[in-house]
Amino acid sequence: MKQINSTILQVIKKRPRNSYKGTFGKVLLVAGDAQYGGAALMASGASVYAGAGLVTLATDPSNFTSLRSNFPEVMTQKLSDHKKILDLAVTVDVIAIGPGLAISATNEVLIKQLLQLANSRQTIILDASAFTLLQKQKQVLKTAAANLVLTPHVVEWQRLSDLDIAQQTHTNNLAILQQLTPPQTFLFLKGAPSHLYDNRQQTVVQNTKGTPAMATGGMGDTLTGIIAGFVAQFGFSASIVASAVFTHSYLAEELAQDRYVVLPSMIIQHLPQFMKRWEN
Ligand SMILES: NC(=O)C1=CN([C@@H]2O[C@H](COP(=O)(O)OP(=O)(O)OC[C@H]3O[C@@H](n4cnc5c(N)ncnc54)[C@H](O)[C@@H]3O)[C@@H](O)[C@H]2O)[C@@H](O)CC1
Ligand SMILES: Nc1ncnc2c1ncn2[C@@H]1O[C@H](COP(=O)(O)OP(=O)(O)O)[C@@H](O)[C@H]1O
Ligand SMILES: [Mg+2]
Repeated sequence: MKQINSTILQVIKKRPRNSYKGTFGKVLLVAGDAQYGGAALMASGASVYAGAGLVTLATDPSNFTSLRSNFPEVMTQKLSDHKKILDLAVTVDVIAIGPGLAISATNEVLIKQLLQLANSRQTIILDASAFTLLQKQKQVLKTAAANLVLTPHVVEWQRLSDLDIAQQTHTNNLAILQQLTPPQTFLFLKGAPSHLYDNRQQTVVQNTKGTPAMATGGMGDTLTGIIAGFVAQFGFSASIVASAVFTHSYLAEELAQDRYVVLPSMIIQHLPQFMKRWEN
């Protein structure tokens, strides 16, 4: 099987001298209830540190203060104000939905509205609770005009695909992906190792990087923010999504050389240095 390697990092471009925040894209994250505010902070913080120009987090207001003290670059929106979220959604390049979201009827409505609203120039990243929120309304995925990136772990993929973990072969995964989603969809199925599936091409590549030092809650939430940051500034393609997932696990491997565990917050802090090293 083909493997992702460091040549993929060529998508990390030197910033043009005459650029400004608008050059590097706008991200809206819909994440975090009162219990899982950390997931929302890690996802939005990772997005800023990966280089997104402007990031807004729609979250439970109980997360606002900690967000501002950890990541003051991130703007906020109340999760309960659907009208404001939908108004903002039409203006951004990337919408990421799911980390730390509560499973509720209102969030089911919101995710459906966002999937129906987004156009073909936009990308929607679905992670974590998004898969449970879609379980009863999977058909909204297939008709989405936006580019899609799905980042479930095996249990979340089971919820969406109805495939037991033992049934999650590459052939089955590609078949279900084709059945459930539009062609412009990538599935990054997280595990050890993780695999990136391309629905249009019906192909799969393996991510060889990653380490058990990454097995800490919030590691996937952080990945969601990195993918959002990469797509916002570099665009949507197989190489760009692959370079985001490779950056996440390659950086973790580097940090694990002299650390027993690598925390999501360490990855976030080291992203700017890592990307500077690989820019071209
Ligand atoms: N600090 C925070 O606020 C955190 C919030 N989180 C949020 O918590 C919510 C629930 O996410 P969870 O993933 O914990 O819960 P889920 O209930 O969705 O799935 C957890 C189950 O899947 C299993 N699992 C996960 N990866 C697996 C793998 N590779 N192989 C086998 N089994 C695997 C776990 O052991 C567990 O039984 C999400 O919204 C998530 O974003 C978590 O990301 C943890 C950190
Ligand atoms: N043993 C491991 N080897 C390689 N990668 C791992 C390992 N354990 C965890 N990871 C990585 O950490 C991330 C975990 O994501 P996820 O389960 O969504 O975490 P969370 O929901 O807590 O944020 C994935 O990118 C996964 O590949
Ligand atoms: Mg997760």
